Amino acid sequence: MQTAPTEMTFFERFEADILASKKTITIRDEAESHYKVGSVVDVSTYEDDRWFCQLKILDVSPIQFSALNDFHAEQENMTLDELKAVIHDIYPGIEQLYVVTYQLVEQ
Ligand SMILES: CC(=O)Nc1ccn([C@@H]2O[C@H](CO)[C@@H](O)[C@H]2O)c(=O)n1
Repeated sequence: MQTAPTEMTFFERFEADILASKKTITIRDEAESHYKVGSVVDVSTYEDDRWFCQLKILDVSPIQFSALNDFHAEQENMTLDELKAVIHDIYPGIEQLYVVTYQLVEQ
């Protein structure tokens, strides 16, 4: 049994959109899918591990790469083509992904 993680990292190029609540989901692989709904996680940049906010996990749902649609892209503040390219870079060849929906915790 795995303990639910209490931390999440993002590439720092997404920090501004997360803090502006323009990016309200992240799409991760199985290894990063074990967040507990209702928990609050500390969020840092991937590059230099700089803390920048807390997020409340609202939902974790499986999604196939091939089923990604414009609604996912909208919640990422990207076009669908951009989103697919980003995910393809981070998780090349992975079909089984998870949508993690979150809400910014105002500090
Ligand atoms: C740093 C790290 O460990 N991993 C990831 C994994 C994903 N993402 C972003 O989530 C969305 C869908 O994948 C896109 O916006 C991605 O760029 C991220 O920022 N950091």
